[in-house]
This record gives sequence, structure tokens and C-alpha cells, in this order.
Amino acid sequence: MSYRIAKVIVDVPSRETDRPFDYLIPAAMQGWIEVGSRVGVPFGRRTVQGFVLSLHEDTEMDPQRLKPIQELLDLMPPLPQDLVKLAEWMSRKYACSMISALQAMIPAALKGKAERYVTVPETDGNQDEPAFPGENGGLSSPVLPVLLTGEEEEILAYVKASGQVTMEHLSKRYPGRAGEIKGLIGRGLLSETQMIKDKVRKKMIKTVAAAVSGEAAEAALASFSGQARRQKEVLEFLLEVGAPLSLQEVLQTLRVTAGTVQKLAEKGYAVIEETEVFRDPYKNRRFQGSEPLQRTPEQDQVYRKVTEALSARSYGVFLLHGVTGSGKTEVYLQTIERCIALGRQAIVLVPEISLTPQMVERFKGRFGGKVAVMHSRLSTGERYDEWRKIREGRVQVAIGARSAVFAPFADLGLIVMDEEHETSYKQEETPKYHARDVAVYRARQYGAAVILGSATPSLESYHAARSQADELFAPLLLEMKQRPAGSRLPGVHIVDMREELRDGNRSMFSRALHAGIAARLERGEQTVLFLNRRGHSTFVMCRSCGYVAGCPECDISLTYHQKSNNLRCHYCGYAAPAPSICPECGSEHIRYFGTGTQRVEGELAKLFPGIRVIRMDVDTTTEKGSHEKLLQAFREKKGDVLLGTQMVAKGLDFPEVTLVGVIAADTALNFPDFRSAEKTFQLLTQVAGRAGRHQLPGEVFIQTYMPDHYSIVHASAHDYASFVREELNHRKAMHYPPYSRLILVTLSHEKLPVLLRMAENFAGDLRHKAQRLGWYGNLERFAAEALDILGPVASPIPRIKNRYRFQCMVKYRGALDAVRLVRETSAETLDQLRDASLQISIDVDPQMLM
Ligand SMILES: Nc1ncnc2c1ncn2[C@@H]1O[C@H](COP(=O)(O)OP(=O)(O)OP(=O)(O)O)[C@@H](O)[C@H]1O
Ligand SMILES: [Zn+2]
Ligand SMILES: [Zn+2]
Repeated sequence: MSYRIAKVIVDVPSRETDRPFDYLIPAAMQGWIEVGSRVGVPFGRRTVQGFVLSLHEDTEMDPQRLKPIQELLDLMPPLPQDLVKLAEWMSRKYACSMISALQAMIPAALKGKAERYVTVPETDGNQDEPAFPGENGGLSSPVLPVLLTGEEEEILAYVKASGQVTMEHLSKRYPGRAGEIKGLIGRGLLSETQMIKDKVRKKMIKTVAAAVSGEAAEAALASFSGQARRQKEVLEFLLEVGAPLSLQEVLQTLRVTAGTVQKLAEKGYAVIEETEVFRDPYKNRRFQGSEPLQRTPEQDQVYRKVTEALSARSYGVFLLHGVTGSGKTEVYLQTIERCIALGRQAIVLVPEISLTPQMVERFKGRFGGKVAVMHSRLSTGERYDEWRKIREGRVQVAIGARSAVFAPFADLGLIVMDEEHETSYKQEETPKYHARDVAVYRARQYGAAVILGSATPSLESYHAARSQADELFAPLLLEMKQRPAGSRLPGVHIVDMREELRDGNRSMFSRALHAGIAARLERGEQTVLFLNRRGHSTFVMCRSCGYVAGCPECDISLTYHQKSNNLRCHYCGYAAPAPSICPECGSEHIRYFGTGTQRVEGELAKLFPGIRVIRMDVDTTTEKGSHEKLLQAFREKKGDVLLGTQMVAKGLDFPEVTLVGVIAADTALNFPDFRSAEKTFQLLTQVAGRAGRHQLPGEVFIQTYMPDHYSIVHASAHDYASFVREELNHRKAMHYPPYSRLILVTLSHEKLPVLLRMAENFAGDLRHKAQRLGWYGNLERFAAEALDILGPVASPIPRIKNRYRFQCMVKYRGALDAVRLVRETSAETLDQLRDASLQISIDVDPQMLM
């Protein structure tokens, strides 16, 4: 069957272009263009990148008016068909554009932009004669010689000699001659074309190999005269190695020049080729191999359930609730091993923050070269290469943060999501997808298994597993309650900091924690100290008048960056030098209030002279590889204390850590977020889980001003079930997830009064429609299908980049298509108001309520 028409989604971010456009498939591209192909197409007066959505024999448009696809950008489509289908689903589910969903699935290197090229157009007849203007003009005017200035001639000659030059290059080579260049294009002497250029190319190196063997080689070696001694050496070396070598390497090893090798090639004794290489971020690292451990009975029961599904190729979601240190990672490793043995591939998702070298090492150690690693610290080129290893089937396992869920495997068998409760699995920018939902959808497509692992599963997943109410997402609950023999959960003590204060202790360390650290120092054991970052932002405040340095464009305080000694806005990028006197009152008592980690470090030094503290926070881990180095130093016992924020809470496994201290447990509890208790419980459980994971028993101190709060009480007792029971009661009473779903709609505009009116307008329309559908207002009556609209109210951050922000929260229950309702209403609002400044952003299942 021959397809003449391709429907293409173009990379033009606007509401009007969020639909497929028809293009002709030129004869030469037939058979090459597939669903998921990346193409360059003319769009208006530009050339833009696009993705082929579907192929057709015919079009409803007038074929005469269709334009042909201009170029095919990759031989192998970057997106397999299933991912194109996934993008369609994402667009519906998260109310995002198709192009944003498609772009999220490919590495940044492939987000090509049009580049303008200049060539000398071919003319019939004598090639050396300059072309004539007006050729296509239809005027059969007498042939006039073209008069060129010397400069014009020079430019023309240069382009002709080069064949094809980018506009950028040409304008740099001939600065100040834009007029001449434009003139030449205008007269048809130069022609301009556009092509899509990728941000990063494949990395190519020159290789050299012997082109002769056996007797021919003997004859060749014999033929060299004394002068060609170096050539002979090279050939001997190549014959000895018997495989292509990098040219660079040959030159260095033999200390010969490129000319020598070149001459050898000219004689036909060697071949020099361009060969593609993969940039390997772990090139110089050796990973210690590891063998599967004998499974404990609990691990075995999980392993069996998952591998049964794998063998049957049947879709299944498993919620693995295993206490910290119960050996979940070992279960992942073994189920993946089975998956690979069955000829299928696996994805491992971990939160960015716990994509630590230690984690990577465990997978590389077990599966070696079968693993591709994707994380944000790789360069664009490295990411691209890791991604290509997946697409080209060179690896069987992909491990990475959120976006690795799109790894383009051909026969996906298993997706593991570690720490499934982590909010970082939700992307905060468009497309605002949740990797868990994407994982489940993909697993359905492939008949694959999903393991959602956590010591503290999200209430959404846990509730879905317990109630089995949702047909699409009803995970099977599997539990691991014990640590493998030889290690126990640590004893946890809650320390009431109010009491400390009453007894005259003004230090940030309670007496108990102080004594604990002292004991560890004496015994040569290690301590982890954790400080909750939320609520401890790094701002600058004047102690005399209370002035806080804020962003002039956003209603938020600026963040202090120690390295550069400046203040930055995390929302708009505004930066300014840190003031040394208060701009309000002139006082010199203007201070930087750190993350707290620095203050804790200072106090530790005072209390325990000579103590070796390794501090891990945003300030100490900005450099590439620094995270790894700090952890390595701690492992080698070059530090007594590892002090840090969230980074120290996750996934770390150090045998000699026997004490964990939480400096202030309740900072997150005061956050205006219905999940704050859940997050606090999860964090405390995680941190506490770092202690006593091996032979030595562990001990944990949680310092708090709210010792009776249920999240703290239950975390200290390692009692997930009780916490969940209590928390679910609150959620039910307030109609919060998992008893409802949320859609957060944020409207923004430059003018506050205009925004207010528009937001009222939008919310009114939405209510009106919901009423007509019979959905509105039934939440309180616990109807099976109900929807409620809260707001509009000012957003918690009321202004960003000089734009005011208002939000509406839609709460709903049941199988209603609330997303569609919101999306349609927002499109109508934008159409009616026709105010270019108004923006409406839709966040489905929001994790951050800002
Ligand atoms: N079957 C087993 N036999 C012996 N030791 C095991 C077994 N399984 C795991 N372990 C060991 O127990 C420790 C904890 O295991 P692992 O890190 O896999 O737990 P986890 O549940 O992933 O932990 P966390 O969620 O706290 O990161 C590791 O040192 C691991 O090597
Ligand atoms: Zn002041
Ligand atoms: Zn700002």
C-alpha cells in the first residue's frame, strides 16, 4: 500500500496549531516515512520540525494545495508507534498540546530548529556564467548581463566554492554586508533554504584498520623502502591488532603523524573511516559485579507474583509496600533479570534526588553494559547517546528519573518505580504528567508489569490497592515487613524541643541528640543529621527593620547563593548582588539566613571541637560529581557526620551509620498543603531508615515542637497503617484525594483588575456548565459523580514575572470527564476575551498547590 499523505504535528506552540496538518509524501520518501518519524515541513514561510501522527492514502483537503514534506530527519523514527498513541492519551488526560507531549518523549538533542542555508542556484547552460534575475518572473526580457560589485563577486565566489553555507556563518565572515547578501538573494543569484538542524550530532571519530591480510600483507610490508619506515611500523601495528583502532590512539601510541597514516591509506594498505561512538558518562568507572542474593521468604513471594505476570505477558500493577531496608532493590534486580531473560526490557524509575551513584552502581554492578542511565547531570550529548542505546536495542535496562518512563524500548516487560510516593514524579511544567500514570498506561500497551515500591506508599496508590474500586488502577498489594536477617528497624525517640527550652537549653541540639553524637564519636561510628529544607529557604533579612529581599517582579523572597554572593529569583531568574547594608533602613545588620545546614555545621564545630562534618546541600553539590565525592568520602569514613537536606534522606546504605538525628521535624507541617502530614511522615520514615541497616543497631532522634502530631507519632513507631487510617479520615472529611481528584487552574495577567474580572468570568462559566451537566455541588452529598469549584482566589504566589495570578480548584469524583470540561471552558474564555495577555494553565492531579 502506498501512502501519499502524512498527518503531521508541527512544533509551533499555539492553541490554533494544536492539530495535525496534512502533507504530501514525496515519492523518494515513500516507505521511509513512518508513524513517529521526525520531519522538516514548510509551515507558513518557515521550515519547522514535526512528527508524523498517521499515514493516509487520501486527504479531505485539496491535494493541489498541500505542500510536500521537505526532509526526513532520522532513518529510524525516534518515536515508536506506541509512544505516539501515548502522546494522544497524555494530551487528553493532562489537557496539554500534542507537540508538548511528543517533545517530552525525545531527548533535547533532537529538538531541532530550522537553520538557514545559502547556495548558488544551479543554472542550465554554462555553470560559470552568473545566473540572471527574473528567470521565474515570466518576463522574457532580453538577457542582460548582471553587474556585480567586487564585494558581491567575492561573496558569490565564496558560497560557490563552499557549496552550502549557513546564513550565520556567512554573516560572520562578511560583517556589515547584510545589504549585499540580501541583494544577491533578492536577485536570485543566491538562494536561501531552510533545514532542521539538531542541537547535538552523533559523535564521530576517525578509525583506521589494515586493508590487507595474509600474503598481500607480507608483500605490502616487503615493499616499503627505508624512507617509508614509519608507514611500515603503522601497518605492522594494525596487522597485529587486527581490528579498527581510533586514529588518535594510533598516532599517540606510535608517535607518527596523520600524514603517515594517510599515505598508507592512499596506497590501499589501510582504510580510514568515520565511526560513530557513544559518549559514555561512566567510561572510566569500574563497577563491582554483584550476584543475586538468596531471596528471603518475603522477597520470594513478591518475586513469584511479578515473574508470573512477566511470563504470562499479562498487564499487572504491584504495589510493593516494604519497610526501609527490607530488600526492595534486590527484588527489583531479580525481577529485571527474569525480564531480560525473557527477551524483554525494563525501566527503573527513581526520584532524581536518589539517583545516586550508589543506586546506579547497584544496577551497573548486576547488569553491566546492559544498562543505560539517564539523569539531569548528563550533558545533552551524553543523554542523547544513552537514549539511542535504548532506541537501537543495545541495552535492556534504562534507569533514570521521571522522563525515563518514555524510554523507547521495543518490547517493554517491566517498569519499576522506586519511592513511588515521591512528588517529583509529577512534572511541574507542561506537559504536567505524572510518571506513575504514564507507566501504568505503557504497561497496558505492552502487557507489562509495574512495580510501585515504597516504604511509605502514597495514599492514592495505597487506597486504590485496598479498595480495588478503580478499574484502571487497582494495584495488587504486596508487603515486606522485615529486614533481611541480622538487621532490625531502629528505635526512634521523639524529643520535645519545648521542654528543652523550658530547661534552659537554647541550642538546636537536644541533650539526648548531643549525647548520642558524643557516643558515636567515641565509638568511631557515624551519624546522619537531617534538616528539612521546606520552610528553611535561604533568604536575606534585616534584623533591624525586618526587611526581606524580594524579587521586584514576583511576590516571593529572593534566594541567596553563596558562591556568587548574589540573590536570585527561582521563578523568573532575576539576579542582584547581595546587599551589605539594608536598602530600607541603612542598617548593617542584614544577614543571610541559610538553609540552616551552615548554622548546624557551625554549632557542631563549637560543641564538638575537631568533628569532621560532610555537608550536603544545594551549595555544596552544584558541581558535577560533587554529590558522588561527598558520599564516597563519608563511606571511607572521612567524616563523622553527614549533614544535609532531602539528599541524605533517600536510598543511602552505609553500614556504620548508627545514629540519625532530625533537627526540626515539623517545619513542613505548617505548609498550606493538604499533603503536608503525609510528606512529613514519609520523610521521617525515610530518614529513620538510614540507621542500623547492617549488623550494628541503629538509633534515631526526632526533634520537634509538635511531639503529639500523628505524623510524627506514627513515624516514630514505624506504623504506616495507623498513620494511613488517621490521614484517610481527614481526607475523607475534606473531600481531598484519594476521595476526589483535583484540577488546578491558574489564570494570569499583567493587570490585576482585568485578571480578577476574567477569573470570575471563567469560574462562572465553569459552574454554569457543570450545573447543566448535573455534576455541580454534589460533593457534600457524597454522590458518586460530583464536582465542585473553589475560587477564584489569589494564588499562594500571587505574582510571578510581573504577572498576577489567580487560581480555581476543581474537585471532582466519579467517571466524569472534568478535564475536558475545564479545557473547553478555558479555550472558550480565551476565544471570547481575546486578550493576548491572559494565560490559563491547567494542572491535572496537581502535587504542588502553588
Ligand atoms: N535476600 C537478602 N539476603 C541478605 N541480604 C539482603 C537480601 N536482600 C537485601 N539484602 C541487603 O539488605 C540491605 C537493604 O536492602 P535494600 O537496599 O535492597 O532495601 P530497600 O528496601 O531497597 O531499602 P530502602 O527502601 O531503605 O532504600 C542491603 O544491604 C542488601 O544488600
Ligand atoms: Zn533594615
Ligand atoms: Zn522573580
